[in-house]
Amino acid sequence: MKKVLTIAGSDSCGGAGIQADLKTFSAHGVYGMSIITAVTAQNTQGVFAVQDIDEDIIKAQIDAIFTDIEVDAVKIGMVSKPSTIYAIARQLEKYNPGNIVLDPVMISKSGYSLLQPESKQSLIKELLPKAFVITPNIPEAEEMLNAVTSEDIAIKTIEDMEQAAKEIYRLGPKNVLIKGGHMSGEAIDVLYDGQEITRFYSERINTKNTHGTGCTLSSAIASNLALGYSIKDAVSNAKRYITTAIEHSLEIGQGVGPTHHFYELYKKGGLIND
Ligand SMILES: Nc1ncnc2c1ncn2[C@@H]1O[C@H](COP(=O)(O)OP(=O)(O)O)[C@@H](O)[C@H]1O
Ligand SMILES: Cc1ncc(COP(=O)(O)OP(=O)(O)O)c(N)n1
Repeated sequence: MKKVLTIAGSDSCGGAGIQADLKTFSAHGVYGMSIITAVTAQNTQGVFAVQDIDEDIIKAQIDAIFTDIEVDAVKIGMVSKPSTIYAIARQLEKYNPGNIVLDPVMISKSGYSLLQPESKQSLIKELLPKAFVITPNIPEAEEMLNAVTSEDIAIKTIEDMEQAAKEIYRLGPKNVLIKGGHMSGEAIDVLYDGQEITRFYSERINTKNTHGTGCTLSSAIASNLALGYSIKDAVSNAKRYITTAIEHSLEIGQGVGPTHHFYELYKKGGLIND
């Protein structure tokens, strides 16, 4: 069985973070493992408190996994503060896993900052070059480009997304996927692999329940890479998975409800033919 590790924050309401990642891994039939970087007190209406986990414990969790188990892909989500980022970076250098999917989580949909402002440069310098693929949403792509250029870059069109993907590629990741969830019209994601741009289209589903979409997409990509798919096929499969998960999203809580993960849904997404 393929084994996939998430290094991310805990979301108490189960829609995003570690919980979304593990649900996604299970739906893909891969074995999920987790390293918790922070505990959030969160529900469908907002994030109310964050407790960062001490970097020694993060390091120890990473040692515990890699000294015992072969890891086929790693998804990185909420990393919060510079010392967490350095600890993860040093451990990745030590164990050198492949298929690192970096979701540069910055601000939750409810508007809470999940990455301390002083962490942005560390994320860019320490983690971007180690990523096989990085998956920013539009505000995250803008933040990263603004941090490296000191300009006020705004991504408004699909062509802007393509240009941004090319510029972020220069920061070191092997592939860049800019997600179009924050645009209007069709939900179009853009991949740049250093050679060509590929667009991934889906209809925009009319729902408020999109809590955890970014976490789910990046974990689905990591699962597909672990299963041996190429980057383009991994993104294409993951895009189908997230679209189906949003289509069947759940009216749980009073705010932005979560996406839905289960085996039957995975079959509906067309990835399993039995
Ligand atoms: N309403 C929607 N309908 C269809 N796809 C969506 C919708 N909202 C987001 N997506 C897709 O979900 C994935 C996550 O994108 P996005 O919501 O931008 O990420 P994040 O959660 O990091 O902000 C992308 O593939 C995006 O195209
Ligand atoms: C613990 C934790 N990690 C990440 C997020 C952000 O999740 P994401 O899927 O990018 O988007 P929203 O859930 O914020 O819509 C989070 N909220 N919590």
